[in-house]
Amino acid sequence: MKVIVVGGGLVGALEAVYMARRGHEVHVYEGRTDIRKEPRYSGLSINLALSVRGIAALREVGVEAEIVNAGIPMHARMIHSHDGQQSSQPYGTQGQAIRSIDRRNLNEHLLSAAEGLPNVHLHFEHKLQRADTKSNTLVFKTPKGEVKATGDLIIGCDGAHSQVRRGLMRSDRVNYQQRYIPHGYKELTIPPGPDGDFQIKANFLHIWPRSTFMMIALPNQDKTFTATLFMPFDKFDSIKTAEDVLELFEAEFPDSIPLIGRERLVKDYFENPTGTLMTVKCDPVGARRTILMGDAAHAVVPFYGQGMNAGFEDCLVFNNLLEKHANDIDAAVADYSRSRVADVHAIADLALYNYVEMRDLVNSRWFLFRKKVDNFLHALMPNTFIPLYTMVTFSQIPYATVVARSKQQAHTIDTALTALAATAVGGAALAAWRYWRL
Ligand SMILES: Cc1cc2nc3c(=O)[nH]c(=O)nc-3n(C[C@H](O)[C@H](O)[C@H](O)COP(=O)(O)OP(=O)(O)OC[C@H]3O[C@@H](n4cnc5c(N)ncnc54)[C@H](O)[C@@H]3O)c2cc1C
Ligand SMILES: NC(=O)C1=CN([C@@H]2O[C@H](COP(=O)(O)OP(=O)(O)OC[C@H]3O[C@@H](n4cnc5c(N)ncnc54)[C@H](OP(=O)(O)O)[C@@H]3O)[C@@H](O)[C@H]2O)C=CC1
Ligand SMILES: Nc1ccccc1C(=O)C[C@H](N)C(=O)O
Repeated sequence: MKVIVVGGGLVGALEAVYMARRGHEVHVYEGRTDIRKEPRYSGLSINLALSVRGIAALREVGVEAEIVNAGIPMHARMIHSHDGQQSSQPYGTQGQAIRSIDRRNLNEHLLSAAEGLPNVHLHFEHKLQRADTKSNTLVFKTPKGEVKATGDLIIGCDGAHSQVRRGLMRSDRVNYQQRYIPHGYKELTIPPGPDGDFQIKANFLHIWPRSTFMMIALPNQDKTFTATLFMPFDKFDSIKTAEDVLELFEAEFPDSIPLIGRERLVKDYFENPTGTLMTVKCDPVGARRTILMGDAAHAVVPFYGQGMNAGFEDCLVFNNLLEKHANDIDAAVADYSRSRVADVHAIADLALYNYVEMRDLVNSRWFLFRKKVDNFLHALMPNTFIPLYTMVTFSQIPYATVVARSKQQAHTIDTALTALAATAVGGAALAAWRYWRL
């Protein structure tokens, strides 16, 4: 069977490996040039948090070891308060960590893994213009003019602005929703210190939570940190001069100024673009002989660190469905197109929630108390009670099940805590009444 993968980003390159290992002839069409030959690559973010779902999908096709080993484990959030105090909040139990991975290395590694298979053909500078999902015909723009291609199965891995998805929407009644959030992001760099080492602790995801906005920083192999400032566009728009930048940082992130350096901060702030953030939902995520994977199927805001992980999981899920349906492509496509929807919609909503948790709730005493209760119950009943963050990040429980289970758990705890509080108040009232009667 001839499989066409549109997009040679993270998910497209991995999916090419999956389909080639099943013995198919795979053609990957990527709009950009081969990043392995480029001195610089302007991508979405410099590093990414890889966790259990992504690792499981990489492991299934034997490419995880090198990638995971190159990642820097982050065991906990490190919260930076206004006065420069730092306090850590672990992600899970001992030994559980998310990993900071270099996006470019990861993409290069996956492209090389795909290219290393004899039945994979990579076509760079082939930008999809139109997809006819009725006839499985694709038209690409290349430096040498238009090129047509047809395949038995088309897999759209062409990112948040997918053209394959556009074709599906036109011909196959695919529902589609795109929603920008009013916040954008800007990447900045914390260089290594004079001793060549990290300036802040490496094995943490650093967060400067400021209620309505935040800055985070993830470590890189070269001892730098990539800091990302997430803020409402109104606030970005109000910053026009070097003085405005420094004023913002002095007021909100004073401890980061000596880390980044005043000059570098102003330069990076004005040179680096302000990225947009959005959620894309579609239903179904495929039809006939075309499916969507990764951001093409479900662009999610980055706050749970799950976009790529969910995209890698798509590859694993489709592979399992091909097994389940004994390589019956039509049955696997139909099953994937319907059954994947609830899970990817669930992670899209969880990702929006996690922005509020990261920028605001991490400062709340009640939230920290509830985390302690969750962790206590998890230690007591590891299989029955699993905290939301653990289910999302350190398990492969389907995302929609995670949401349902978490709601049920929260309800049980809230009821128990309310009963406990009522008993305590009642007990105190009774004691007071007895005391005054004597
Ligand atoms: C700031 C930020 C931080 C993030 N952090 C994390 C994180 O920590 N962890 C995590 O799991 N996820 C994270 N994500 C999400 C992650 O970046 C995406 O989910 C992931 O890149 C999706 O991979 P993809 O291959 O589906 O799409 P992309 O990476 O966008 O790749 C799509 C590819 O298709 C190509 N393409 C596009 N259009 C065409 C066309 N018409 N013809 C041919 N080729 C085309 C593009 O050139 C590109 O190579 C983050 C996202 C952002 C914005
Ligand atoms: N979940 C999220 O919030 C995501 C956010 N983004 C944001 O997108 C930006 C960069 O993304 P990236 O994909 O690397 O790079 P590009 O912006 O270069 O886009 C890649 C492809 O999408 C096309 N494209 C871009 N914008 C639009 C649009 N509005 N409508 C239709 N097609 C479009 C481009 O076409 P052409 O070259 O012709 O312009 C190109 O083919 C960043 O701001 C990033 O934050 C991206 C993915 C997910
Ligand atoms: N990779 C990211 C990129 C942008 C914003 C957040 C993340 C996270 O990974 C957050 C982490 N999961 C957390 O909950 O602390």
